[in-house]
Amino acid sequence: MRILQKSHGYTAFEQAFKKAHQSKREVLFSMVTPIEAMDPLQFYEAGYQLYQGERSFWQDRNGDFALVGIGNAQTFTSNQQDNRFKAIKNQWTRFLESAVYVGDHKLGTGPLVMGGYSFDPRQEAELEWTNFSNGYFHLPSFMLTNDQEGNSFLTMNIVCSKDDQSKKIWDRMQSKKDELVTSIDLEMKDVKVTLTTEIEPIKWKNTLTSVVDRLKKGEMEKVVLARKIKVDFDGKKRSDTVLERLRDDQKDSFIFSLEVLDSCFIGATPERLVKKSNESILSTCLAGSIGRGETITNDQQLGKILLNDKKNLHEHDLVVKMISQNLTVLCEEVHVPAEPILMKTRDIQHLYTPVKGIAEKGMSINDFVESLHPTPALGGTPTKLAMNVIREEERMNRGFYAAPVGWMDAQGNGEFAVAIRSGLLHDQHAYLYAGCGIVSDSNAEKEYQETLIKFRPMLRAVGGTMQ
Ligand SMILES: C=C(O[C@@H]1C=C(C(=O)O)C=C[C@H]1O)C(=O)O
Ligand SMILES: [Mg+2]
Repeated sequence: MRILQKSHGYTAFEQAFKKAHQSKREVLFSMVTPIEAMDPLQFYEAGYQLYQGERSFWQDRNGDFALVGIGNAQTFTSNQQDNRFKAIKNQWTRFLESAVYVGDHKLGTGPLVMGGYSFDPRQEAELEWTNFSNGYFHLPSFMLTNDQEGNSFLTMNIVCSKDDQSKKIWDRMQSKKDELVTSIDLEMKDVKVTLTTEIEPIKWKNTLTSVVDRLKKGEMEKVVLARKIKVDFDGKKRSDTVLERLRDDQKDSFIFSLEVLDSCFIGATPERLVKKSNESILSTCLAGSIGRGETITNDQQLGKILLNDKKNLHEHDLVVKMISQNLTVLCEEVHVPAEPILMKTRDIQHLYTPVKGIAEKGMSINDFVESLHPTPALGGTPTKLAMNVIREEERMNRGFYAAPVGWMDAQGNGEFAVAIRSGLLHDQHAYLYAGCGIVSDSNAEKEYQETLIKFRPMLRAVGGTMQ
């Protein structure tokens, strides 16, 4: 047993049940308990037997804040095209109205949902994405929180309905909790890669060239075009093994996974969309790329080239403009550095402008996500035109790739990343995605090479190989 503090949870739990009986509606019971420090991946793996298909993982860029959600106490989904952000927000706030909380609710503990939105609700669904809605969040039955100070907390969420028997449910949840926090060494059998296929790379380059022509004519300023690689395995690839690799290899990235039924969306992205902690807002402009050098000098040279490259600065600048403008509407103050700096990850370096703001009263993280997605880092400029071009020219469904993935709590705080360097595990396959910001002086072959670098983290993590 890892529970440090004996809680008085059961009395409060009975109250929640009474409330559900009396009000004849569902009541959320949410209890937070401090526990002994626990490795988030171990907790994730422990949830495999009991809750396969209902797990989610989040670790922030600093690597010191992690959330692991196990089990669906409740799901919040929307398939609306125009109103999905509000639909999710409304479901979530209405659901919280009757909640009963126990324990000290620190930021990142207690009732919070993990999930995200699809890139484009108007894109036609491809087979591999059918489990996912345009908005999908789960309130975990059990959630591990590791905070910046090295503390671990366990949140237990139970939805009480008027017909349930409280004692039975309580006992069942206690024994599941014990199972999850008890360390067991699970031997994971890994599967083998049988084939790695690039999907129509030549067609992609040709499309890119024709889009560059349209950009040259001034139809629009920037469009992000993405493509897909399919990796086949001789069995079902477990997200646990992929997360493990990503966590070891991609130190400066948000590591995430989101299981929906037998699919799992997973990745390691360096790009924050937005973080809200009370009134403080952080966002990231990330666009413009170059590879890493083999030596320190060479790496610095490449960095210098990127910082002075007109095409990449243009790609980047469009993102800064849009994010600053949109944040100004929701913030009392916005601070934008005048020049980008470099962000380096294992395989690539980017132009990076971190943006800070002070949120207006009453704004929630979800409002920020709605306003910012899609930024020109993943969509283009102007947004609507670029989205049309992506829909017509990409000939695939991005699903949750390049879309907002993260978490939000009951107070409207939370954090979302832009889910790039990511892929979908489905059946015996992994579908990996990578894209590039195309501007009028883009070159098809160069952009293709850029995608090859961007595929590397996920290819390495799933064990795929390219000729
Ligand atoms: C689209 C991706 O990345 C985006 C595109 C970039 C670029 O074209 O320079 C850089 C960072 C990201 O905003 C991706 O990794 O798939
Ligand atoms: Mg680029």
